Amino acid sequence: MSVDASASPPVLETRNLTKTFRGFTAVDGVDLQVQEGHIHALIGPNGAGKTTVFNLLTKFLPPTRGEILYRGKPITPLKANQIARLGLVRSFQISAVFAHMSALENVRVALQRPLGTSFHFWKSERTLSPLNARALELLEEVGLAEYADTLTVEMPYGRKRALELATTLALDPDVMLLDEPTQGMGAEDVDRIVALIKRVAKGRTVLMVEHNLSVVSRLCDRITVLARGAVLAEGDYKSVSQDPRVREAYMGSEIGDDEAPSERASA
Ligand SMILES: Nc1ncnc2c1ncn2[C@@H]1O[C@H](COP(=O)(O)OP(=O)(O)OP(=O)(O)O)[C@@H](O)[C@H]1O
Repeated sequence: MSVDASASPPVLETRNLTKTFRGFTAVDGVDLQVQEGHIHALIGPNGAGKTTVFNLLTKFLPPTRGEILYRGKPITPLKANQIARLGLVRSFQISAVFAHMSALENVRVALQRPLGTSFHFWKSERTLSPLNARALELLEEVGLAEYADTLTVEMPYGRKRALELATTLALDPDVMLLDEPTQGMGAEDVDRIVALIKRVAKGRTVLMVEHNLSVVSRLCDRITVLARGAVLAEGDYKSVSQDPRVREAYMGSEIGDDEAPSERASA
């Protein structure tokens, strides 16, 4: 039986999403629709509200007003672990504690991350070893097999970010929420992460906050541009980067420059 894709609701949707901090409106009535299978970027100049929207979607912050829907169902009151159980998973930076574990151990911990209420961190090696095979598979998926036994703290920065993707994939997400996956990377690492996101996004939906417009132009099907907490424009890279309002908001940066962004992106 064929399914009419246009009839299905967006995978992730916000309606009038609003967040105020002591009277200051950081996110102002945002209506966002993320379609199934898309890599969708949230971009905007500094202070536009990207991180706040991301934190609202991932349940790190409660909204002041508005609704969040997952596959048409309201998830506004749910907690982070509850939405993770539904398949909506945020990537996590490897914390200081986890930095002193090997790459394999990190993925193994992720594989038994708390999706329910009981979570026993200190499990015996015997209990954990069946997870090794799956953990290694995930490391292979992100190109880190050779780092399996390396302490995370000793891994190069770009590889650490790839490890974060592996720990996210461990939860078998339907929708991956990525917070600036290429932040602070050199060109070589950026290229590797772009290829990696492309690969792991197959059969999934990705929403990412990203500053690097070249990354956005190479990866994303749809882009939402935020400015001063509100949606300024939405569309594919070509249309948003040519939008005069976006160019004005980005004045002095890649999009705002006179040079065509597509030329810049491929440079
Ligand atoms: N906890 C908070 N309390 C008060 N104001 C906040 C808080 N978090 C964010 N803001 C303000 O809300 C606005 C949006 O911030 P946000 O970090 O979401 O923007 P952003 O688009 O992610 O910016 P950047 O690209 O610089 O990270 C900013 O003016 C910021 O100062």
